[in-house]
Amino acid sequence: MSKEVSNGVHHPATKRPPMPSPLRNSKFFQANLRILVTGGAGFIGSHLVDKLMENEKNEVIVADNYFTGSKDNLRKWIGHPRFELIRHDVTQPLLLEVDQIYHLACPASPIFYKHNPTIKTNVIGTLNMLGLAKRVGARILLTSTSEVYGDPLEHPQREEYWGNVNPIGVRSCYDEGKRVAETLMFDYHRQHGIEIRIARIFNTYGPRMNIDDGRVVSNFIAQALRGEHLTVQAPGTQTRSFCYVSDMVDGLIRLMEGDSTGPVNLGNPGEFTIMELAETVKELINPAVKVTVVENTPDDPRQRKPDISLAKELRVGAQGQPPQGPPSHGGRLQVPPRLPRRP
Ligand SMILES: O=c1ccn([C@@H]2O[C@H](COP(=O)(O)OP(=O)(O)O[C@H]3OC[C@@H](O)[C@H](O)[C@H]3O)[C@@H](O)[C@H]2O)c(=O)[nH]1
Repeated sequence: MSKEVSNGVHHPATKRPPMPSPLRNSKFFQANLRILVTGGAGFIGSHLVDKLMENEKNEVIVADNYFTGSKDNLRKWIGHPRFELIRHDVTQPLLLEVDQIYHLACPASPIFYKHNPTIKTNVIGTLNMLGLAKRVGARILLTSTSEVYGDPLEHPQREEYWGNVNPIGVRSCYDEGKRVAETLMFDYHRQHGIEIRIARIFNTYGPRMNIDDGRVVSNFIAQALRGEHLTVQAPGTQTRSFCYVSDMVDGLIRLMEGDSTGPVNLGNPGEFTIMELAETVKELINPAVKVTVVENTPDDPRQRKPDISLAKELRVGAQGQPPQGPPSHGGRLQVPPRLPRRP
């Protein structure tokens, strides 16, 4: 049976993992690892593709429907012999031969998923990718989210916490969708022996966020650059923790390569109020702009900060040694707990 560890809790698989295609071991078949990245044209996905493509033993296939992602994010790889790009919506089955699947596809910005609810993407998309993993014996990693904790009653959030989620709220297509996706992953693991990995991603920022993405870091920066008011949604005392995208990508790859199924929190434990973030962006970019408190929706989580002890222990987070290649940012998954201030 599978030797994977699930957060110290036993989730025995009833079957051995499906066998990869015998062609993989054929002497005429190249030994490259073939990796599918769903949502690979998006913000985190495209950075993940960049990192995977650095390894000459990897072949990368991206499937994306470009609802929030963009071909532009992958421009440098188009035409590369180890790279393939497919316009595909994961709510439809996908037939490929791959060894690993990074399943990221899902709009992650609240304004996008409230406009076009993501429950089908999360449920049917994950089911389709699990079907693919089962057929070809691939290992599959799901990017779940800190939103599975809802408006948390425990702080910081540990993986053992089951969350406080409104099943009929405007965010439920995303948070409940990801919760069902996690359920499907564990059902396929226990029933079919699929090798699964689950990352719970906390707020992440960095280059290639859409300028009109609606998420707070890109919003404030764009507003400050345009000389507009920084719109702090009420009350402004709600907190978030922000992780730089390259650190997130390192964590995802280490989790995929390791032995733990997860779920594992990936993020930066440094915590800000949104008002503090606005003041910092204002000070760094445009001290002349005003900070205005605007209306908010009732289900906006009031506090969020990951407990990353498990990531550290499993060496997918801070202080861990990467399984391959040199660590970026000194091997730490964290960035400093406060954004740098002007001298
Ligand atoms: O212009 C803005 C945008 C957002 N905000 C506030 O900033 C906080 C963060 O909002 P974001 O939209 O960036 O992100 P959220 O934390 O609400 O959701 C995110 O959670 C983690 C990921 O899985 C997803 O990227 C996303 O769902 C919220 O409290 C929101 O009300 C503002 O005050 N002003």
